[in-house]
Formats: sequence, C-alpha cells, structure tokens
Amino acid sequence: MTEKIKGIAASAGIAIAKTFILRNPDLSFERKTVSDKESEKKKLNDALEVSKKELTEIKETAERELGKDKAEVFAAHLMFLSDPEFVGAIGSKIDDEGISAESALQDVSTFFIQTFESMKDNAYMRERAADVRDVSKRLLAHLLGVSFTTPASITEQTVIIAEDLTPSDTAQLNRKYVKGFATDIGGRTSHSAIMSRSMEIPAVVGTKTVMSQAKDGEIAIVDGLKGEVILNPTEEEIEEYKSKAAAFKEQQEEWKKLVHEATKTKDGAHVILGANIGNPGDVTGVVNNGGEAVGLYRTEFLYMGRDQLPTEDEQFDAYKEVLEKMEGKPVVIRTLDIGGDKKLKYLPLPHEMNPFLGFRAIRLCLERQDIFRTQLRALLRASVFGKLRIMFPMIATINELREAKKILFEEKDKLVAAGTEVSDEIQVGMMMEIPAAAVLADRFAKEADFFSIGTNDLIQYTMAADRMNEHVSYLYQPVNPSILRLVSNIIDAAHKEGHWAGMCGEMAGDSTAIPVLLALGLDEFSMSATSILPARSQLLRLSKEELSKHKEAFLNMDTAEEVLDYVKTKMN
Ligand SMILES: C=C(OP(=O)(O)O)C(=O)O
Ligand SMILES: [Mg+2]
Repeated sequence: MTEKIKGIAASAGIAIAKTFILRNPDLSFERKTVSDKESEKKKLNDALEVSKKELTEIKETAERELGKDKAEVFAAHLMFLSDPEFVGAIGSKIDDEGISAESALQDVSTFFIQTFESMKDNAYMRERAADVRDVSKRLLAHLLGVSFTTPASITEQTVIIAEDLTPSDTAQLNRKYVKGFATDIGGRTSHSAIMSRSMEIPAVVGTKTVMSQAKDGEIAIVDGLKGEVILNPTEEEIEEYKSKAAAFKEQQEEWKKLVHEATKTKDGAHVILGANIGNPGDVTGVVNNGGEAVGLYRTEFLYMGRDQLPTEDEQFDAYKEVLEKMEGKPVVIRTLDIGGDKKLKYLPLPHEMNPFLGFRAIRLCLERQDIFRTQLRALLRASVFGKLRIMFPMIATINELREAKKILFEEKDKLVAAGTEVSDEIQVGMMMEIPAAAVLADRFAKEADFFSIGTNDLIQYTMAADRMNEHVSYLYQPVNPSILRLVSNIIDAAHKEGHWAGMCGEMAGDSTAIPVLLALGLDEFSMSATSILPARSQLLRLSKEELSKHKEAFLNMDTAEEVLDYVKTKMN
C-alpha cells in the first residue's frame, strides 16, 4: 500500500529509488568469562573473515567510484585486521584471561587507541586511532551478530532512510548511488539538511516516522521540493514524479544560463550573492553556481571526523585554498562554532541540559584560547592570499566581541613582529544570531566591520524553539514580524556606521523571504550554492525601490501568515 509521509523540504529535487535503511547498530554487550576458549577464538576468526571480505569490497568500490584517496581509509582498516599485533593480542587475551571475544576485542582496541592517541609528536600514528575505532566497531558488530552498514557500502541506486545522518555519514555518501534521503529528525537548518543542499542530494527531514514506516528495499520517492516521502508508490505516481523531476531539471538548465551574470535588480541595485561552505572542496560548487563571495565558511567541519585538533598548518592550508580559489572575491571565514549539535569526540564537553544554550562557539573559544589562537594565527597567515573577512560566532555581549578582537590583534602583532606577512585589509565582523546582540546592534556596529545575520539561530533563540526539534518546527517563522524587526534593526545599524550587512542563515535563500530582505536593504545574501541561481533569477525580476515602499506595512503586521500573504500578493 502506498504511504505518503509529510516532512520538511530540506534539499530541492526528486529522487525515485529503492530504500536503504540505515540503522544505528546496538553494540552493547555484557563482559563475561568463557569456558570454551577454542570456540571463542573460532568466533573471532569468523568475524575477522567476514569483516575483511566486506572491507575489500567497500575498498574496491570506493576506489572505483570515489577515487584512491577516499579508499585509503579502508586499506588502513584492512591492514589492522591482518596485523598480528592487533589480532594476536585479542587471541592471547582470550587464552590468558578466559574472556569472551567481544571483551578481548574491547580491551585490545582501547589499548591501541590510547597508545596511538598518546603519540603527541606523530600525527600519522595519532590518526591510526580513528582506524582502530572504526574497524573495531565493524568487528564487534559481527561478533555480536548485529548487522552493520555504513553509507560507504552502498553500491546501487538508493534512497537512504535514517533517523538522522551525522556529518560523517554524509561525507561518505556517493552521489552516484545515493539519490536522496529522508530522516525522522531535523529541520531545514539542521546540519544534515545543510549538507544535503551542498551535495545537491534531494532530501526530506523531520518526517518523525519514516524509519518505522519504510521497509528495506521497497521503492520510495523523495520529493525535496514539497517535503514529502512516498513509500511504495503506484505506477502512475512514479510516472507523475518522473515528469516532475524532468521539469525541475529543465528549470535548472534555465538557471544555469545566469552563472556569469551580476546580481542586479530590475532597478539596477546590486546585491552580493554568496555561498555557505563547510570545506575547501565546496568552492567548486560555489564557482560553478556563479557565487560572488563565500558568505560563510563553517570551519568546524575542519575539526570533525578526526581524532585531534587540526594543526595551525593544516588550517592555514585549508583557508589559503579557499581564498585562492575565490580569486579575490570576498571570503567570510567564521571561527570555530562547536557545541550545540556539532560535537568533537576528542574534545569532551560537560554534559549540558540545553546544549544550544550552553558552552559553545565563542564562549568555548574565549576559554580555550589555545584552540582559538591557533585558528586565528592560521587565518592571519592565510590573509595575504585573498580577500579575507574574519567572523566571530554567537556573540552575545560587547565584551565578548572586544575580547575576541583583542586576542586576534595580539596574535596579529606577534606574527608581524616575527616577520610574517599579514594583510592590513581584513574586515572583522560578527554573526548576528543572538537576540541580545540584534537588539543592541547600533552599539555593536561601532565595533564590528560587518554583520552577518544567522537566522537559523536567531529564529531559534527568538522563538525559543529548538531548531532540531520537528515538533516545534512550526515556530521556525522567518517572516514573523518579530524576526523582521530584528533583521531590520541590524541592517539599519550597520548602514548607519557605513558597514555592510549580510545574512548567512537559511532564510537568505528562501524565495519568500528574498523580496522582504531586499526591501529591508540587505547587502549580501549567503546561501547553499545550489540556491544562488534561483535567487539570482528572482532578484533580476524585483525592484528594490518598489519593494522598499512596503517596508512599513510588513513590519507592522501581526503574524507571519499575514506577511506571507502580503508578499505573495503585493511584493512579487
Ligand atoms: C548560519 C548560522 O550558523 P549555523 O547554522 O552554523 O549555526 C545560523 O545560525 O544562522
Ligand atoms: Mg548559528
């Protein structure tokens, strides 16, 4: 029977393929002793063989589809499974201590991980800890008889169904096979949604129930335009969606013609259309989609999926690469915004009741100055390779901004004194994503060179509605007059001091919000690279002067619905 499930449209496009259900395996077990050591060792050998076979297949596919680089990690995993020191130690533990294979594996892998992680001067060996962790998980799953799947093992066209996708899951997705995905949790601004847009994979998130409703291997349609998942569709439905997909493709071809056009409104006003990126590799998408700037580089992705902090040189290389590839166009690099839903496994943070209101971003950086100063030095050194703008996240008070700037300038002075070249043209700005700062924008504008409005958080904090929680997603109301007044206040404050104001929250790419933001005088819109061309096509048709006449009207409405209706009828 066909089932239609509503969710949140996270990434545009339509996918039709068989489902692949990604389950988080339960790898818990009880530690126990055993009497039959031989059969325990046989169990270990069997698990080793299955794991090796699987990894060999995954490695071969990855080599073929994703290139040698991405496949290397699996070669390293295979090496461990054949390493007499690793495997031998597990066998010996079973022999000597009479414990189960799972317990022996856990002891040995913990020992290896700790040993590798303690090799402070040897980055190569420290990275091996991640390999041991990954390969042990696979081996343990086989010992426990629990099925273990990762997105990297997908080798046919699929639609992934999952509770959520972590950033490391998304990094393994092969676009050739993964046609779309649907998740139970998350909203338009959760990070799996943001990643899906940068990878151009159609996605629907926050369905609440797709995991429990979908069956492995049945046909599913992910409609990332409307935010619907159709399980087990009829032949007619499949045909209907195939033609919808074709129409969308045609539309994309039209947009592609605007790649080299400047973003000028009908009345000749110029706004900058920038892109949000998470990795230097994303710049290709920015250039291909005609981005005029990088409006937000979320550097935290550089810190994820690894076992220790990135070094100053590693960071310098990444920042330099982005600046160079953008060839003199502006690049806003945001300092580390970790915390909330973005965690680092090697940086244990205290357990928090409300992580989104907790020890994160600039709050953490001002306390862990070792981490902060390393990043700032890397940024300052890279500044001579392009047009760098440094941005601090989650600023709530003027004192935080002052403190962050003071540390930045201290590092700059030290570098200059040591003879390192640093650009004198770096603009230093801040995210406007906390209501306290938005209200006090006039004061902040005296000390920041620019503002970039982070509506994902600004809306979450203003409406007191967790951006990850699908039950309160109705409160994500970008055009609620309360939000619009804050946005307007921020833009006016920046302009009064002769600064520019941009927006890097998801609202900037929302076609309903664009006329409103243009009317409010926003200078820079930064969005997923794939939203740039549709936004440009829309902006070319709008007149800034005409729209600004509506400003007083929509700022004085009562509800988001009223504004939506007004925009649709009077501002398009
Ligand atoms: C752009 C933003 O930052 P992030 O999504 O990384 O929190 C925001 O909060 O709007
Ligand atoms: Mg934010």
